[in-house]
Amino acid sequence: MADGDIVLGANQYGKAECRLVRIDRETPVHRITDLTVTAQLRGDFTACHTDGDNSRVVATDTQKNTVYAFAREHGIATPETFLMTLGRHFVEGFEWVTGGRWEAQSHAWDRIVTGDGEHDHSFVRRGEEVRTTVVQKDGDATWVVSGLSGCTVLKSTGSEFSGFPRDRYTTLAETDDRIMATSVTAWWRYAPETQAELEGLDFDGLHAAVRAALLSTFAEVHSLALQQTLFAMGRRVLEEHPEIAEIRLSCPNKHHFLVDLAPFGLDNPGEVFFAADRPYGLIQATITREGQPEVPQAWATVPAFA
Ligand SMILES: O=c1[nH]c(=O)c2[nH]c(=O)[nH]c2[nH]1
Repeated sequence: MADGDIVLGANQYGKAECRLVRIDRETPVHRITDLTVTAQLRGDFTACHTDGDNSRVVATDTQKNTVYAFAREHGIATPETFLMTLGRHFVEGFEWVTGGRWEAQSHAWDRIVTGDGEHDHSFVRRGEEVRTTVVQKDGDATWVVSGLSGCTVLKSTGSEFSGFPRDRYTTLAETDDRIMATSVTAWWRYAPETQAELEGLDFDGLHAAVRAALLSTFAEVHSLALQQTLFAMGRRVLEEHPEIAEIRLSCPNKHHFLVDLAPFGLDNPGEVFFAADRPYGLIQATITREGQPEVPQAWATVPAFA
């Protein structure tokens, strides 16, 4: 090789951001591990870069499959031990792989607290939620619409989906046990329409109570469809709070697909999931009181169904 020749420098390759959810379900008290894993290999991959010779290229698809299979085979005691187990597999398994880089982001979930205490299989994601409010005035009228967004919840059992019509484009299997997860956006309109009356409301207390009602209902309802859960959540808020006139809910169905581990000789009894980010189902509804007039001015500019 002569000075000045063009050569390959440092390189690494792999599969980025494998969305992995593992549910430990040996007992009715489930444990959730939610990771975004990136796996990359280092070693001698020159022939691929220079000549397209893939004989040493452990496919990124294989690396991804290994992530999901290892979650089943070895469990995930901690992200650190999980990644080291993965790394050792590649370095010891392929002699030209000299090293690599494995990264995991761990997404924290707390158990939903209901009237009965911490729930066994319903969780709320820590730290992404925002409390929202829009006040609008027109002459003597005042409207307050408040809400929350980014409230991500998941139940690892207690959710089914079946009985839907089948046509030639339907491939979805019926299920009597799936993960149900959503990121709740809620907006509710306070009933009073004068500033004096509205100022008498305990907005902090009401917000906390509405949030608790939404989460408890999500946890406690055995769901036959996200639509049913969403309506039950809104109904409970209106039942408990006469000072709230109506509520709008927007809930993406954050699909968790059971990974088929059969090609690797592994079963997967509801433990290892691919958490897809898009496309997602989008379920939206207004829950209101019979006979109550609509108040479009209160909702103008509120991104309720955006
Ligand atoms: O709860 C659900 N509602 C649906 O309308 C739907 N559609 C779908 O494919 N999965 C689901 N789940």
